[in-house]
Amino acid sequence: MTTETGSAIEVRNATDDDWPHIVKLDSFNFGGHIADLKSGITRELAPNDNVIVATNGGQVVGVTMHYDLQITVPGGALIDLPGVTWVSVAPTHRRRGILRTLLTEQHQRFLDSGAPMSILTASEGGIYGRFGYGPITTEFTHKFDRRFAAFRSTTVDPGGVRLAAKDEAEEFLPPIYDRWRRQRAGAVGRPAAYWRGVFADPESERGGASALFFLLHDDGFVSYRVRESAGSGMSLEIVDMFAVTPEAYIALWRTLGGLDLMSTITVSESRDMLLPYLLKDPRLPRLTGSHDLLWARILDVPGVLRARSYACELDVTIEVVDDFLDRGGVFRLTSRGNGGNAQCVPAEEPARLTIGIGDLASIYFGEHRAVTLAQAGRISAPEPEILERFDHAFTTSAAPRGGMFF
Ligand SMILES: CC(=O)SCCNC(=O)CCNC(=O)[C@H](O)C(C)(C)COP(=O)(O)OP(=O)(O)OC[C@H]1O[C@@H](n2cnc3c(N)ncnc32)[C@H](O)[C@@H]1OP(=O)(O)O
Repeated sequence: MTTETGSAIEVRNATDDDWPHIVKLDSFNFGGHIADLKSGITRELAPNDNVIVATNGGQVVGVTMHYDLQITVPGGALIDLPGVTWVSVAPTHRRRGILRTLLTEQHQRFLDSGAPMSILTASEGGIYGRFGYGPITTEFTHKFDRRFAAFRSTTVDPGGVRLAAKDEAEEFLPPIYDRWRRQRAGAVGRPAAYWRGVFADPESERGGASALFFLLHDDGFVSYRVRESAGSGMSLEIVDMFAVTPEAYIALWRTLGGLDLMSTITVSESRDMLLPYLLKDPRLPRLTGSHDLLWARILDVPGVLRARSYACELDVTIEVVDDFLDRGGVFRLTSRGNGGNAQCVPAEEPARLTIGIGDLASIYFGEHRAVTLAQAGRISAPEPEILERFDHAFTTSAAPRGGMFF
């Protein structure tokens, strides 16, 4: 491609020499100076073969890269997949199609490698739908005054929580997280290099709050920061909270509730957060915001649809529309429900339901509902009973949760 001034844009793999320019580009675009620690970890997670740059006159003006990750799908199957990240185009070269060129090249490589799906965390909600991505997990942020939090008599007090120093946290958090993410749809495995960044806990990532504190249970953990503000005392900001069992979750909240000198607690969780059900006043944790965490793009429709389990029996022919990569088509999806193996094959017969490939990703993990998308005019299914069964089949008992921002 060429720029408006006629000079050529070259798209190629990154080299070691490109990295200082990539770091500079992303620092400007994301509005923060990227520390050596973070760029070092990024380079480890994204070797040069995973990094595509766009250059103009020898200067890096655009970049996209991916980490090799793994996600859990409903039913517990694990899918290896690329996680797109550090996407950036120079403000001097915007809206000339450089992002589209980079993503076209990158996703063609994903297809060539046989990747069934790709994921990302989006800086803005308006960018990635056109590339076939849909949001798949949501984080709900709640805030409450710990001093008014009283547990119900039905809330057990299992104990078993210890106050952990960093070296203990380094040993125990990654395996507990790994057990958690294998049982939660939408959860992404955290590579060792990612954990190194967590425990390095550089001051630049603390936003003016304390270094991390850790509470540890055999089946769960919390990491949090404390922020002191004049007049309102100390507030506690939970960074990570993952529990493999409800007992561990409750034990951790019992301990957090016992931190007498903390005033407010802020926490982000999935839609099915248990905390309000533990408290005498369920209204206390007030929703202060929500945001999508992960977005997914399906690359192999039948492969991905076969990989998950479904809530009920299903036999439906669907049309999937993919304007970006042309991976759609008509497919027959059958499942006996109850975790049984699903089948999905290209079909000749007319489709009973039509859905965009990004919306298919959104309902796939159970966060968004087919009925809602149909009401919004994004799914066409003229026969109500077909839509109803399709919707029910994709529901999941637990809300999906991403677990990793990248
Ligand atoms: C996974 C991640 O890393 S998320 C991080 C994404 N990066 C950032 O937010 C950093 C700051 N922003 C940027 O670097 C750039 O503005 C980018 C990467 C978002 C866009 O780069 P550009 O080269 O200007 O995009 P390009 O010209 O190829 O546009 C491609 C399409 O996306 C659209 N688009 C581009 N930016 C945006 C935006 N911010 N919001 C909505 N649509 C957008 C364009 O209109 C165009 O649409 P069309 O092809 O359907 O007509």
